Amino acid sequence: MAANPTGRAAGSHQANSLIGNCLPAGPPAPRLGNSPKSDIEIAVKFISTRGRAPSLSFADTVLTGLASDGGLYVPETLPQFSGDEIRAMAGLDYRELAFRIIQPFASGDVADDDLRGIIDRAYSNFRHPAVAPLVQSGPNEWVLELFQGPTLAFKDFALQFLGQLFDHLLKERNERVVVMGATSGDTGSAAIEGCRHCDNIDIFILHPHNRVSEVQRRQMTTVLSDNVFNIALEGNFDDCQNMVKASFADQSFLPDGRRLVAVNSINWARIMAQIVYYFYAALNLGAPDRTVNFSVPTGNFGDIFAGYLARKMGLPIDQLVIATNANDILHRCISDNDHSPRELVHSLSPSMDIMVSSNFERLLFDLYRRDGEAVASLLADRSAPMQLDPDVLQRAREVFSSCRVDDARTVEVIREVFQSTGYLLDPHTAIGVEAARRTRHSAVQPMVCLATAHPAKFPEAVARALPTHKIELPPHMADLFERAERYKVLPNDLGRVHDFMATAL
Ligand SMILES: Cc1ncc(COP(=O)(O)O)c(C=O)c1O
Ligand SMILES: N[C@@H](CCOP(=O)(O)O)C(=O)O
Repeated sequence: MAANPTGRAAGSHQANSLIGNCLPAGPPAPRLGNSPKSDIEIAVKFISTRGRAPSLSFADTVLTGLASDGGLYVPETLPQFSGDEIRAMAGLDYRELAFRIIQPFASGDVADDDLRGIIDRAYSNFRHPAVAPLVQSGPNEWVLELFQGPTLAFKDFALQFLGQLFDHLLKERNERVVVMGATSGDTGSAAIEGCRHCDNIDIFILHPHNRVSEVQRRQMTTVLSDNVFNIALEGNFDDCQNMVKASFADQSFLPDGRRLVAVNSINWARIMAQIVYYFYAALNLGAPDRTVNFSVPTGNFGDIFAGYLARKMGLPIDQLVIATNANDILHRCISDNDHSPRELVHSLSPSMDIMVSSNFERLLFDLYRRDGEAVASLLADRSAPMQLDPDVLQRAREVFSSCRVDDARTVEVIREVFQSTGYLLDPHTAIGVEAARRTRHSAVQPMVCLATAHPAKFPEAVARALPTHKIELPPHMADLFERAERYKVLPNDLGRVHDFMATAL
């Protein structure tokens, strides 16, 4: 594999038409210039996917969880970039690009200088100078290494940023909040790492007991700061996520008028920060004069939804591949319009062991032409598995392909890629690579496979693929297995979790 330290890839650029005019009907979107501006006056408002909650400002959206109608917040308008504007971003470093992408969303509530500071601090402790380096993995196939942050997963991109943003907004408001999140393994440690130094935050993370890798658990439970609380729930990830959502709906268990803030990808800021690396990768591969496609290991649908938004903002993307493990509800939905829930299985890619994908609702809202009532009724009818209208499914298939990769094949892919190139994939990334190879439409357009985690987080899968291969944690985690742990095992019982939280606070 050709590692590319600058993150800029070589390749012949070919002209491609830009995806034009794909914004939903609505108020005009802010237009952007080629240089940073501080004078954009249109503050983006955020509305609920179920259409019945009040709209919020950027800051209020960041400091909340679900909308009061149970929906998820999305921007009322999306900033849009022309081909020339995207071309002018070529060569920007990651931080400057992040500023250009995020500023239009945040400008109503965060001054430009403050936003630059937040972004600089967020990406200052990534291990690679390119922040998100590209590595060539095959003919016109690239791996985008999103695991160079402190906790070795793509979650650091959004959660290092979100921790800094929380800190800024909460200090401004002089408010102390309770952050509550669910994790199948990676969000938890990234959220803790992002928030542990925030004076105005107590953070509670629920993970499924015995269902995350030992490295993942220790990354969370060895943080012994007074404001960090880990709960091992006797259930699966969906139980953890349900509990978090139920807690947002009734926060009366919290003492002293405190309120909950979300750290999962139900929080809009998580998605927003992830849009940046789609632009970064595509620009480095020749966009906007070249169409670039992405394969995304998918669980809660946050990461791939960020790619969908990048496309809507003007980035030329033809194909987004939803790569799932055996928990394949999203693959079945796209391929067969089968959205029936099945028993969650414990796989070698545990971070994607998810059946209820929160952000799919944001996609539905868009596909149903931003009709909140339609989304609310689609999701409210629990009598039968959800069925998408044929035209909606058709629109989804114009962008999304999907593929399911089971554990046996995941192990083979890790082995095959290592033996042919010397590059070690983590099991989630292996699923993305395999899905890309099985579904890609074009050999000419680059295919970028998002490498969502470092293989050292999943030694079990690596050992199955390569029994004699020794894999080491990076130096800052070398003593992880000697560190003391602290966490509380609790039954899958909302009242017990709330009692624990109220007592801890
Ligand atoms: C390593 C890894 N890959 C892929 C995913 C799936 O991402 P998303 O939930 O945004 O679909 C996750 C968890 O979210 C993850 O931790
Ligand atoms: N795979 C995630 C699950 C939570 O997803 P999120 O993106 O909504 O936080 C994890 O590793 O915890």
